[in-house]
Amino acid sequence: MLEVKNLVFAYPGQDTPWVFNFTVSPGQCIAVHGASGSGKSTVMNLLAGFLEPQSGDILWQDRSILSLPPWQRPMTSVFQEHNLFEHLDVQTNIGLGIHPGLKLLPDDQQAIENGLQSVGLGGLGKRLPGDLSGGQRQRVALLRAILRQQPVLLLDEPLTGLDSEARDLLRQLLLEQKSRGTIIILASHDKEDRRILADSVYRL
Ligand SMILES: Nc1ncnc2c1ncn2[C@@H]1O[C@H](COP(=O)(O)OP(=O)(O)OP(=O)(O)O)[C@@H](O)[C@H]1O
Repeated sequence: MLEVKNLVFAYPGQDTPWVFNFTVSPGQCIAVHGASGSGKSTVMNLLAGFLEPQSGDILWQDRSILSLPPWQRPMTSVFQEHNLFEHLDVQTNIGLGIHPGLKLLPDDQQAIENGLQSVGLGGLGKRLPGDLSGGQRQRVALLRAILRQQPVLLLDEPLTGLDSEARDLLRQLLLEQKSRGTIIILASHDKEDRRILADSVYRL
């Protein structure tokens, strides 16, 4: 279980801090919902460890993860800027998500190829990110995050800008992740994303 407990945060100069509180169980998706500027990306960044709260706690399986750096937290994030390595091809970009040292086992390579097929990018593993469309890059970033198999996925507008076919494929993939027990924290302006994926809504 992931618990966000009285997590207090304000940017420098901000008068009223946010106080975030919510709990998510394995296999559940919580949609963080609110107007533009309400703090959705901020809470994601706090969870990921890119921002430090003033007080409060984040518990994973009853233990605080607040002192852990981002790479040691049980989560993977996909934010709007996709952070693909431009000089590495698609399959290597994804492989780095699975094993940072890139010692890919045959099973991993198969998982990458299957994953690319499942998001409609079969056969594009050797392309450089610069030779993909924006939506294709987005799918690569999301697939890389999913294949890391961390217990928690932090998704900030993950499907925005994709065509309806790609959206359907990725929603399906995210539903499969949920059924395997992955927790999803989802910030999306899209009602359909929330209706299909979310079990609860956390309003900001
Ligand atoms: N580094 C920063 N320093 C100061 N204020 C910031 C900083 N980053 C964000 N803010 C402010 O904090 C508020 C919340 O920003 P945040 O990006 O979390 O909103 P959001 O709900 O994700 O918005 P959107 O839906 O537009 O992406 C905004 O008013 C924003 O201007």
